[in-house]
Amino acid sequence: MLNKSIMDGDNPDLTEERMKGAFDTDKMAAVIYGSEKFAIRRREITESISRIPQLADSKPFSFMTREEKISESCRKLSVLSEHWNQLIDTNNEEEALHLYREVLGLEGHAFSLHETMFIPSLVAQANDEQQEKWLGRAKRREIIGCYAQTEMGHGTNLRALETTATYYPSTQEFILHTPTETALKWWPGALGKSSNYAVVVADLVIRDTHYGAHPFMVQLRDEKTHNPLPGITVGDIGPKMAFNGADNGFLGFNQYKLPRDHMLMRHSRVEENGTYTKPPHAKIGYSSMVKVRSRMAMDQGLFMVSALVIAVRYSAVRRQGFLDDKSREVKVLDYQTQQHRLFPSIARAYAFIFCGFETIQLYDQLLIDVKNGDTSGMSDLHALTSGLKSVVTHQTGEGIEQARMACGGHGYSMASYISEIYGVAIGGCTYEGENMVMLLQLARYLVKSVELVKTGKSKELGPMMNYLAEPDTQIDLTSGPEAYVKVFQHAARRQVWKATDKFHQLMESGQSRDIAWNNSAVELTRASRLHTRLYIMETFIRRVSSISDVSIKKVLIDLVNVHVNYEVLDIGTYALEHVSSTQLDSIRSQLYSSLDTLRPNAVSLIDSFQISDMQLRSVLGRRDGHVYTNLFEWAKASPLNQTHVLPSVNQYLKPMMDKAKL
Ligand SMILES: CCCCCCCC/C=C\CCCCCCCCCC(=O)SCCNC(=O)CCNC(=O)[C@H](O)C(C)(C)COP(=O)(O)OP(=O)(O)OC[C@H]1O[C@@H](n2cnc3c(N)ncnc32)[C@H](O)[C@@H]1OP(=O)(O)O
Ligand SMILES: Cc1cc2nc3c(=O)[nH]c(=O)nc-3n(C[C@H](O)[C@H](O)[C@H](O)COP(=O)(O)OP(=O)(O)OC[C@H]3O[C@@H](n4cnc5c(N)ncnc54)[C@H](O)[C@@H]3O)c2cc1C
Repeated sequence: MLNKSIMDGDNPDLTEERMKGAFDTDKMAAVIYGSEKFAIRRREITESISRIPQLADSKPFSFMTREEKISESCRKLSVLSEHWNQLIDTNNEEEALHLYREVLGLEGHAFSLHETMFIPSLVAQANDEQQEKWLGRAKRREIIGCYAQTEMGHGTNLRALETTATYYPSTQEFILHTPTETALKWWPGALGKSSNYAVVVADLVIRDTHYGAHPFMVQLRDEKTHNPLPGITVGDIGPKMAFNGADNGFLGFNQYKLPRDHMLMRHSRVEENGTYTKPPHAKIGYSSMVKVRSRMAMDQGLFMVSALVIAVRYSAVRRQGFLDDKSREVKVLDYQTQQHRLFPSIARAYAFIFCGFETIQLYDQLLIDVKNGDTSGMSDLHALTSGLKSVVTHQTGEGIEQARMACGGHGYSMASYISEIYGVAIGGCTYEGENMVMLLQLARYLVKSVELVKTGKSKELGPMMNYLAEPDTQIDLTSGPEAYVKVFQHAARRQVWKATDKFHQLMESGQSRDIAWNNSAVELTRASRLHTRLYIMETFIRRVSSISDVSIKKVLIDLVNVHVNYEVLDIGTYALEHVSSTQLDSIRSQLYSSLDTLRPNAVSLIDSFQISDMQLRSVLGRRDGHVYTNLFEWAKASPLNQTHVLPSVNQYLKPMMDKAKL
């Protein structure tokens, strides 16, 4: 069987689609998840979870209040704590994340930041002694931690953080203090009610000198009672657009004393007498953010996939209207507009995940290099991940919204669950650095690269930057996907140079550097986007070229074709400098024919992600495809339907109607 999702009793329309798939979905899963070994482990973990009934949702998530969601996830975490070692290799981060996604979904929980930022901060920022003291406890989940950096008044501009950590050599203590209301830590996930420890980022002050943002390990709550310790004000910031299973929190310090060895001292140090040793790279303390950004292409790709699993499966069973055959309505997936809405996003999701694997590996390598004293790769990875997080979060938001609309009215219902996926995913446009700000970080790097070329130092260009020094050449669009890469290179190069020139000209006209930068900022962000989209396209093509299995490679080449045609059309206004409008028309025709080619494999392409019904939490997107029965069952379970007459009817509507009758 090529598509491993085929099951007796499934909706025949979906079974028909699965039979049409021209490749083995297990083999595709191995490509998506980086190895056959991990793809198998994912399935084994999912299977083991299904044998533990206490890990199932006690009722549909969409009918739960916020308090119920938080309580439900804590209940499951306590069940999980009995099974960790039998379910996963606890040293394997990807296995742990898969387990979390399966059991707890995406709405957040008490450990949301523990695994993703608290432990990584200890790994990257704590010295050996400190790791000895805290890392084991954190990994065994004896303590729960979060990452408290953002303040009510400042998130982006870390240099303006107001929380102070002032060192006193006389007592060998830091005093943590929140001097104003705006200095309250605001937003950290799992801070409000769950965490008893936090890595707190505060401005280090020694003898009136401010050394800027540094990380500190801070106990927030009593380990026995879980009550906040004296000097600590902590709580939940209230409901959010989504991600309401998490208790994002606020935190204030009132002259809170912290022993000297609670500053994380792998890279910078404060000696007993107050002597400060600066880190080998000024931004080394930002590593936990780079870590999460390096994961975001993968995680956002998976958010988009979840929405696409729902929309593509639904589109294969939803029949509406007619094409040639007037005896039976067609599957809406047969409409070209539906394919145009969904297939380019499938291509992007694959591309994001392939990029994600690269950046996760780059971060892991950087961590090793930095431990060995080599910080030279930090700028490259910072620039790459800044651009990538911005582009993938934005495009993921677009893709999920298209998936929602592709499901018509049912997409708007919480039965689809797409609105929750959307709400959680687009949080990524903001967290880990607001997108525009991060695009401007990449732009700094691009401008510097152009300056290297201009001053004859092209040899010093970082990875992926050589194209900035190359001359424009004639493009032969019939020469395959590489020709489309050339179009992107032309467009990105032109925009990067144009934005840089503008910036330089404004400075030459007398504007200060900062004002000239601000007056060039829109053009600079455009340059960053084009550069990043070029990287995504190149990575996608490179990954697909490396595949040896013929049937897998064939369908992925079809997907690459959808991608390159769609992307070049999408940047049409930039491409027009290098591609004629007649050529754009021919790219359009190729896009339509590539959608048609991909159509028979659409369901198998999204089934290959092997996202379980439990993880998906969508009534509309379930593997069995029995959409209408499942939808009706779900609606009947609504709390509003547990009684025929609601108390509010008796209390308000009925007396009102009765009065009107008099
Ligand atoms: C996430 C994984 C989840 C997996 C779980 C799966 C289950 C899914 C379920 C739910 C998913 C939801 C998960 C929710 C997780 C939420 C996590 C969110 C956590 C946070 O948001 S933490 C807070 C993040 N905050 C930020 O990102 C702040 C952004 N601001 C900054 O980073 C900085 O202020 C700045 C970079 C914008 C500017 O810094 P500054 O010091 O002022 O520096 P500049 O003057 O601008 O630049 C000087 C120089 O330094 C270079 N530089 C800056 N940063 C770095 C760096 N990190 N590394 C290397 N170099 C750096 C910069 O380029 C300049 O260089 P130049 O002078 O040009 O050469
Ligand atoms: C779901 C979620 C989870 C979060 N989790 C955590 C967490 O665990 N820990 C934590 O510490 N924080 C967390 N945060 C906070 C998050 O990191 C910040 O909100 C984020 O970094 C953006 O900063 P800000 O809110 O200060 O936005 P602002 O910087 O105030 O952005 C507002 C606007 O100003 C613009 N702007 C700001 N500066 C510039 C500039 N220099 N140039 C051009 N435009 C600019 C932005 O582009 C944006 O349009 C979380 C946030 C969310 C939404």
